[in-house]
Amino acid sequence: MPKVLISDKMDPKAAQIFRERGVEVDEITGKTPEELKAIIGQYDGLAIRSSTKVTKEILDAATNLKVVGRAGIGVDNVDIPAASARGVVVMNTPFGNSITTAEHAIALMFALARQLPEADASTQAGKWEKNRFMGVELTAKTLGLIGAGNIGSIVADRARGLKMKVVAFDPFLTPERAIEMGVEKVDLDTLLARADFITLHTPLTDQTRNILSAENLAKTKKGVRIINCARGGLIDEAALKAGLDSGHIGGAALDVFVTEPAKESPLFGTPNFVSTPHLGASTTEAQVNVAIQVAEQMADFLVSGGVTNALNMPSLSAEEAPKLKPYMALAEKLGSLVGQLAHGALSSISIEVEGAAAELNQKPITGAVLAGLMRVHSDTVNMVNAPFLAKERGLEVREVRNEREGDYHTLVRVTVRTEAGDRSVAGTLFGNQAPRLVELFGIKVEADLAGHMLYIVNEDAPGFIGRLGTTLGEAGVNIGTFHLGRRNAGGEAILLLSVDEPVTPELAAQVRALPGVRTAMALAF
Ligand SMILES: NC(=O)c1ccc[n+]([C@@H]2O[C@H](COP(=O)([O-])OP(=O)(O)OC[C@H]3O[C@@H](n4cnc5c(N)ncnc54)[C@H](O)[C@@H]3O)[C@@H](O)[C@H]2O)c1
Ligand SMILES: O=C(O)CC[C@@H](O)C(=O)O
Repeated sequence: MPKVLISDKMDPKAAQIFRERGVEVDEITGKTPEELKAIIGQYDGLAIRSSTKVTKEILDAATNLKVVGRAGIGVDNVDIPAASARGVVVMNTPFGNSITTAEHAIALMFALARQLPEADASTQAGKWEKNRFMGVELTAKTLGLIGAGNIGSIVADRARGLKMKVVAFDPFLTPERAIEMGVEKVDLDTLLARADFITLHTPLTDQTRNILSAENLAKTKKGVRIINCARGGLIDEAALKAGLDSGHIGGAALDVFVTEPAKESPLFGTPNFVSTPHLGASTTEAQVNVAIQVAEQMADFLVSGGVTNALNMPSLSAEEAPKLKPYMALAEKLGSLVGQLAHGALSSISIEVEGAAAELNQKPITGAVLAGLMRVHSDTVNMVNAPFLAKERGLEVREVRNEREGDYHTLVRVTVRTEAGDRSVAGTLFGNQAPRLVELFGIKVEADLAGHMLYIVNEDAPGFIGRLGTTLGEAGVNIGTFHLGRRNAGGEAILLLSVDEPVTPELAAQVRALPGVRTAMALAF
């Protein structure tokens, strides 16, 4: 039974779903990285929010880990390249807390417009400073939206409901989507110049880090009010403080900080500055949503192989998974076969699906071929890290889809380009389940690729099979199955034998020395 650790505070629904789906679960929160390292080796899955930092060190200790599930959107607390290199799937729940976070941004916009936190503190201190707190209306003001994805678009919708004009900067926003959202797509400088309020809703990337830098803050309208419910690091905090002190910036509300938890900051105590401790996603509704989603996704993956919302692997629904399973077994075997047989550096690989296979999601088939190919050189490779390793090695990967049926109702063909030319193998599924090789380097040969095998290329001549049988028999190697294919009578023939014992290098050399043999090598599946 797979075992999951929930290492951050999460709604109890998550643990309940894991148990209902046949996944054992431990809830152990508040561990130091050292403590987590000591226990993580026992778990197949790790469910987190933002407190647990899934570093390379933790991943190195996580010898059984298959999946990290983030109950939330941002995955900046997970070292995704390190997870991918270890073959660990990383999933998030991209929609469960979007409404809640958008509402928090709107709440902070109101808080700034009417100085609610300061007015509250002053009133409760018995000051009744009615003249001190003069606010501004939101109606007819311009809201500048930086990032118009899930949360940004909900913020835009709510802001339009408040009769604000919304201008949006997002390089990936299409003109059609902008019209649909009722926002005006603008460039960043235009947004900075026109917005009365600016709200940020992008991930933190190399392009968005300090998107509100000192230089860009200087381009804003005097009195601008700024809200950040996305990620610390999008705003230069020192420049923000200077802008608030000079009065150029009329107010700022941060839910997120460069360093979290933000126990101290030069911004604290600045007039017109409002802060919350990364509460964007903190509503009961959102926390129930993300807890249910993350547990369902992780359980699907651990129990049936379904992949949803993975950041380092193609999606595969729980319905698709059983249909694709035999194809993935076939694809892995074909990848392994070309990996074992093709010598020298490979420059490209083409994965072609034909007939019934062309109706399926091809990405997992490609991932399985690459995993089979790469595993020949390293047994830590799986479908998650294989595409990354292939890229790292400069292997060009092509996917071809051919809906027309050929000789077989379904076929997967793998062709690699080597220094010696193209090498192609193809396989089908017998009865839609059993993987079978049907073509090897242009020669029709039918074989089950399993266990220990011996691959031989020889000149098709009488007497060879007898000599081969004698050689194997004398070495105490029993033949299980025997598959023969040839280009033409008397031409080149291919023999694939399954044998009950591993073929030693010495025995392979003995076979190579038989008259007429061009190649003989041991294979293993
Ligand atoms: N405060 C919280 O508790 C909380 C809760 C949920 C999400 N978040 C954060 O909110 C942010 C937005 O989440 P989302 O679900 O809307 O993400 P999303 O992926 O749906 O949207 C992000 C948008 O940013 C845009 N973008 C990317 N690079 C950009 C750039 N250089 N300039 C302008 N736009 C750019 C993308 O095109 C996309 O439309 C994320 O950083 C997420 O981690 C915070
Ligand atoms: O889990 C949280 O409280 C914060 C989540 C938020 O930052 C997110 O990116 O989803």
